[in-house]
Amino acid sequence: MSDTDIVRIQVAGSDGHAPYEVLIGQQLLGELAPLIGPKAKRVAIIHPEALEATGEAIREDLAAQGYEAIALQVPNAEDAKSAEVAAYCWSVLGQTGFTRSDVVVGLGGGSTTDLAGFVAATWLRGVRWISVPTTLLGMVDAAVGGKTGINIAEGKNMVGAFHPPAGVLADLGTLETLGKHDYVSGLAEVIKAGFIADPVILDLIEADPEAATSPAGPHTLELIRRAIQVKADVVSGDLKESGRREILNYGHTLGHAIERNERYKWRHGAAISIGMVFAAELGRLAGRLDDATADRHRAVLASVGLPLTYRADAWPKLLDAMKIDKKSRGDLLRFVVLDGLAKTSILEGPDPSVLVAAYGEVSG
Ligand SMILES: NC(=O)c1ccc[n+]([C@@H]2O[C@H](COP(=O)([O-])OP(=O)(O)OC[C@H]3O[C@@H](n4cnc5c(N)ncnc54)[C@H](O)[C@@H]3O)[C@@H](O)[C@H]2O)c1
Ligand SMILES: O=C(O)C(=O)C[C@@H](O)[C@H](O)[C@H](O)COP(=O)(O)O
Ligand SMILES: [Zn+2]
Repeated sequence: MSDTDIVRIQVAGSDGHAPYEVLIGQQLLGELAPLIGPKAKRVAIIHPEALEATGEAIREDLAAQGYEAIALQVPNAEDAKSAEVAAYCWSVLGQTGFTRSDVVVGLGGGSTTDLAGFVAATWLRGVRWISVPTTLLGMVDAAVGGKTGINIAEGKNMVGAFHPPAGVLADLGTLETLGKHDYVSGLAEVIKAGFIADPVILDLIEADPEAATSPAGPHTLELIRRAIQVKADVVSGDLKESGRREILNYGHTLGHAIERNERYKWRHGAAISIGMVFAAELGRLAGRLDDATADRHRAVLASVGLPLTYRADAWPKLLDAMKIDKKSRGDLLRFVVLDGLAKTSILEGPDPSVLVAAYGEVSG
């Protein structure tokens, strides 16, 4: 791939939402204005503290093209996904005179794009927004699919909306400043895509796990492209998670409970890594998943430096948190499990002893 090549992945429209494209490449800033379009007068670029310079550069570029552009800085990471920060953004939009033809740009990792998408979904009951992910996790997962939202003390992403972006610009150059810990966190969602739908992803990582932990690795583009394709295929058929989309939640039932227990100070990918080990053990104990595939979870996640275990004494709190997971129905706990590699299914209401036994494998 040369610096000017752009890979384009289509996401189908549904439920009255237009189709859109995910662009993967280098130096994609020039693609932003065409996506914003001529009808917008104002653009708000919502970005985290860590990307102040990039946010300002984009603001200047859009201002030079005639837009009334503002850079709206929010806290780093999960601290941005709060009702208070959303309310701050609404105030700024109000003071700026933001109308229904104006556009929000979410620049940053998944925390920022989840917040920016939620602000766009709720402002005037929904304005156009564009996602510009700058983390591996944002590119392969959060920026695509239109799930937007914020956290509350009671649970992760508990308040939100399905509001797809008008486009996604995944500029690989932005990954160069991302810390190793954050890059590796994103690999958890890449590995998830491997287990639920595209095992070639697992083969590529297992061939050289160390290389996979850096954006300079030989398979970076292919890993990103494959993971986005998995996500795009799934959300194209089920935007509002009435069926197949649930597979993207593999590892998230326990993972989100861990994030809540850590008061959202952990990186999402680290929690989801442990959640996938748990889901694999559930599948194995339910007699659905073979030993080799269950063991492969630990091997591949550990090979890139992701965590596999969590505190034994946390179980009662985690169980409580899982009860209000979005996949629960009434008192019924529901988990995405594997019946084999890339064969997902739902395990409903597992016996409490099976849950405890699976957690025993995670808590050592
Ligand atoms: N909406 C979805 O479908 C979806 C999917 C997966 C995850 N998520 C959400 O995504 C969030 C996690 O996102 P994340 O892993 O991208 O982390 P993040 O957004 O919290 O970012 C991690 C850190 O990296 C910084 N950062 C971002 N880009 C940078 C760059 N290019 N250089 C240097 N620093 C940079 C951020 O400021 C932050 O401090 C979670 O809240 C999770 O729930 C949403
Ligand atoms: O897009 C989806 O659907 C997912 O489940 C992707 C997950 O990786 C992501 O973390 C998502 O935000 C979780 O959604 P939630 O509905 O469980 O909050
Ligand atoms: Zn996730």
